[in-house]
Amino acid sequence: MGTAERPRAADHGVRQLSGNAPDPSASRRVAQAVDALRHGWPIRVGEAPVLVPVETAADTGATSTRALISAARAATLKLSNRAEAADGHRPVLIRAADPLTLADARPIADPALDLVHPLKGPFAVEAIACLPEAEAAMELARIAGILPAFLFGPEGAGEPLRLKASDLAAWADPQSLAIATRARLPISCSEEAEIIAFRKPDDMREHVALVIGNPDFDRPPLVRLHSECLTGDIFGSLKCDCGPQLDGALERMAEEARNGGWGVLLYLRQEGRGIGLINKLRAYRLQDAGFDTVDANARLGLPVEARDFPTAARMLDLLGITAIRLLTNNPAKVAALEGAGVLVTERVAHQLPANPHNERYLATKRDRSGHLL
Ligand SMILES: Nc1nc2c(ncn2[C@@H]2O[C@H](COP(=O)(O)OP(=O)(O)OP(=O)(O)O)[C@@H](O)[C@H]2O)c(=O)[nH]1
Ligand SMILES: [Zn+2]
Repeated sequence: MGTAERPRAADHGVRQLSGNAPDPSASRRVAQAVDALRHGWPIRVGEAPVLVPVETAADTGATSTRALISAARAATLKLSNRAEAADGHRPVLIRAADPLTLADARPIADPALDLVHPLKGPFAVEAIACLPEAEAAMELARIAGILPAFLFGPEGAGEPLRLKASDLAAWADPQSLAIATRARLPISCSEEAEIIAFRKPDDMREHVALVIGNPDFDRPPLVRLHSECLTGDIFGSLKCDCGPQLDGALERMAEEARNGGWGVLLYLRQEGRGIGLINKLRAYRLQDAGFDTVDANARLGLPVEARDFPTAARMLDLLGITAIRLLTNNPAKVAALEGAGVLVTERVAHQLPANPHNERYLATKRDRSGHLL
């Protein structure tokens, strides 16, 4: 089979990370900050006070009367009204009467502990003097896959990892994504398949593309953007439609290949629509308590949709693909790809039968997330 790329230099599309990459030191600071948050280490964004991540920090005695939490958590704690919390991921600074330890702050951060733990109130809401820095901290928590909550300017926090709010743009820039390697990968639905792996220097997530059939660059391939869903893709979870959609997409691409066409599956490592596995499972717990998929994310103080479609557009570009037929029910995916310069010549519906466990999930996608189901 051919290689899934227009003819290029002798590097076979395996490109070195160089060229017009965004500011590497800014991007590296974000990677280090994400790593720090996963370890529970303090960070300092710009000149704002030091922040200690409530979920992951070891309780070494740091205390503060102030905590940075999400608007959604503030609303749940009756600290700001619901209308204000329309963007639940927005940062809110709260002040307690007495210093909070990490143990005091955990029930403030985690909706799973609502009703279980008494809160150490009363709290008041304070204006945030460093809003871009506070917003960057909330985004860093999402990227790190932790609860978006910090002790604010605590005593005894230790040396923080420093970065700037503007560093996030360099980290997110898809231009630094490159093909790392590629190999033939016969799969059960098609022996004519190739896997191509992509990497960014400051992001541990390794995205992959599967090219099925013989690339014909004069013919737009059938493309599926699939965001990682460990529970659905691997364990056959019935709570969503990801597993059957993945299998169905590969079958349809194999069918295309049998008819002289080709298909490309982009497997994007953005679990839980970009909130990460652990936060998705927290959302599942909230769903068991009656919240739908949209409200469960919001109640965690996380965006309902945090996927990065420009990265998918960059992957297509690296594969030499400019026009596609997109397998999706989600018009936002079409718009996002077109916004990133990909020509979507056709949207191909990708609806699979519901089961009793995902009926509500699919209805919510239709009624609240604009899916054409
Ligand atoms: N946060 C959250 N993520 C979920 C939930 N259920 C599934 N997901 C994630 O949703 C993503 C799957 O979305 P896709 O199937 O790629 O896309 P879509 O927006 O549904 O659009 P289609 O292309 O029509 O399927 C995966 O990252 C899943 O992990 C949930 O209840 N909460
Ligand atoms: Zn899923």
